[in-house]
Parts: sequence; C-alpha cells; structure tokens
Amino acid sequence: MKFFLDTADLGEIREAVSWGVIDGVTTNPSLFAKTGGKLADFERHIGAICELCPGLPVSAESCAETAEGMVEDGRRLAAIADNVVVKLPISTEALAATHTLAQEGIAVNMTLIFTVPQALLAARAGARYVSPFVGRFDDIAEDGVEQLVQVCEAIHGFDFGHEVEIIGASIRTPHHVTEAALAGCDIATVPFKALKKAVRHPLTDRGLALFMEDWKKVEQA
Ligand SMILES: O=C[C@H](O)COP(=O)(O)O
Repeated sequence: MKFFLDTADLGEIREAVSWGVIDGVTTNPSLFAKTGGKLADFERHIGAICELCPGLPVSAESCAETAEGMVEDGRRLAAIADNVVVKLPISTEALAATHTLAQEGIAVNMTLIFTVPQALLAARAGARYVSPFVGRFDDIAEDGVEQLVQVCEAIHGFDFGHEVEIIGASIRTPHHVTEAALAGCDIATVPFKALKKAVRHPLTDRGLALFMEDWKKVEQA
C-alpha cells in the first residue's frame, strides 16, 4: 500500500517527503484553510506543494457547485502542474464533470465516498482515484472499516476500462492504516500527526532506551 500525506502544510510535506515514504499528497478546503492561506493564494500554494513532490499526484479540490464550474476549475487546477489531480466531492454534477475531465486526460480523485454504490459510480464516471472515508463513520458511531472493506471488494473485482486506485481517506490512527492495508486499499492518505504516530510503538521506545543504556556500558568499559 502506498502512502499519501493528507495535508496542505508545506513544512509537513517537506519533512514527510524527506523520509522517503510519501507517494502523493491530498488536500481539501479545510486543510487549506488551516494553513491560513487566502483564496488568492490557493493556486500558488498548490503549485508549491507540487514542487515539493515532483511527479507525485497532488489532489486539489474544486468547490464549484455546477458541472461546468467543476470542469472549469479542473482545467485551471490541472494547468498548475502535471501532477495535479482534481478532487471532486461526489454528486451528480461531479460525476458529469469527472466524465468530461477524464476524457480530456485530467485525473480526478472523487472524495466524500461512504458507500459501495458511490464508489462504483465514481469509478464508472472515470475517476482515477476513489476516496472512501473511514474516520467520519467512527465520528457517528458506525464502522468505517467495514465500509472500506466492501468498497475495496467491489472496486477491485471490476474492470472499469481505466486504472482506478482506492485511497483510504479520513485515516486518523495507526490502526486505521493497518485496516486500510488489510482491506486492500491501494493508498492510504494519512495526516502528518497520524503518520508520525505510526512510526512509534512503546516497545520500540523501551527497546531503544535499553540499547542506549547498554551502549553507554560498552563505551565506559
Ligand atoms: O479529505 C479527506 C480527508 O482524508 C478527510 O479526513 P478527516 O475526516 O479527518 O477530515
């Protein structure tokens, strides 16, 4: 399974890319808002992310409400850099926009996917990436992992006539990362904080402390 970083923070992207584990970046309006950036800075900011990870897919979301608006945004976003993927929240308008953008060779990441039918429709319309959410199910006391498993089974068993990768999204914990991998996700998009947590384990910390202690004995001997 590949890892995308779910952030619009340039410092986080720079650091995680330096670890050699990042295969792409996903952003959304909430993540961009967190950076404190203004609307006028949005496209420049996406360009800066693309420069930090050349050749790796970077999802940039359109907030248009009509298919025409999404297509227009999509073309403009795709012109920022070759590695931009246009992110569209699923709706009938977004399906139509995806159909048009895909025919023009512009990759779409269809987001806010919570069910198998939504995932199938996104892929049928031409989405290159389909993003089922996990954590937001947990927020309403439902099982996000169960839905993720079903989406993976439904998508991977069908030939859509183009490549479709599943991005496990709304991943909040190392446990979600494990479940996404076991469900068969092609990619998990993980916030920086959760990615850092996934590196750690209390037994790793304890083992390292012991190694350091014993090494001091060797040094003193
Ligand atoms: O846009 C996709 C994000 O993965 C959503 O994550 P979140 O539910 O933690 O906001």
